[in-house]
Parts: sequence; C-alpha cells; structure tokens
Amino acid sequence: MRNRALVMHGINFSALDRRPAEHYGGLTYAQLEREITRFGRELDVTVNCFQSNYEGAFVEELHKASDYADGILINPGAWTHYSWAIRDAIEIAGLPAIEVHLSNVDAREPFRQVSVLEGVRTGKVAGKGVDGYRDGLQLLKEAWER
Ligand SMILES: O=C1C[C@@](O)(C(=O)O)C[C@@H](O)[C@@H]1O
Repeated sequence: MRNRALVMHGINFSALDRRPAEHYGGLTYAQLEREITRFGRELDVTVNCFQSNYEGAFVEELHKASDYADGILINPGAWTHYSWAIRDAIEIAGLPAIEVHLSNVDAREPFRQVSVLEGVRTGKVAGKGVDGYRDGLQLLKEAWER
C-alpha cells in the first residue's frame, strides 16, 4: 500500500512567520509542519517533511525521494517560477507530485502566475492556505489509487 508522502518546502519557508501574513497566514514553519502532519494522521498518510533554502540540497533530496516516499507535496516557493533544475528533478523522482501554494499565485503578480512545474506535476492546489495541504494529500491518495 502506498501511503508515504514527502512534503517539500523550498526557499524562504524557514522564515515563514516573517513574511506577509495576508498571503501566508503568519504561522511559523514549525506550525505549518505540525498542521500537515496532523492532516496526514487524519488521512492515514505518513508525512515526512523537508525544507531547504539551497536549491542543490533541494534537488538532491528529490533524487533520493523514491527511496523512502510514494509521492510528493511540493511548495518550492519562488523557485516555482524559474527553477528548471527543480522541474527536471521532479521528473527524475518519478513519483506523483502535487504542487501546493499557500497563496493564490494565479491572482498575484504575473511572475507568480508562471510555474515551471507544469507538465511534470500531477496536480496543483493554491490559495487555500494551510488547508490546501490537506487537499494536496487527498490528491496524492487519489493518484495512488489510480
Ligand atoms: O515563497 C512563496 C510562497 C508561495 O509558494 C506560496 O506558498 O504561496 C508563492 C510563491 O510565489 C512565493 O515565492
């Protein structure tokens, strides 16, 4: 049975509580991890969290992902909009990957409306705050059932 989710956060999430609360909710990264782990328990999904501000470390974790996870929830932060290296690494991981954003990136500045993950991701949730991660885990479960 596939039920292991790797939840990956990229650049600037370690300072989440110092970022605009109107977009990101004002919670700390530790609080975000706790909420996602709680959603995992509710949905019977084992959650493993990873965060890095270093693109190379993020990519190397994606290379290892299939050793210990069945699917990925990924919020690369600003890398979403320009890191072709992360897009390629998602392809290498070969796992279902759901792109999640706290804010409604599609209704913000034009640069945020571009996602280089399009084409390699399985699904996307944006603009639902922390609850979006529950939806993301649900989408992963649906991908596992297919
Ligand atoms: O760092 C972030 C957070 C974000 O990914 C979100 O979760 O809404 C949206 C990105 O545009 C931004 O750079």
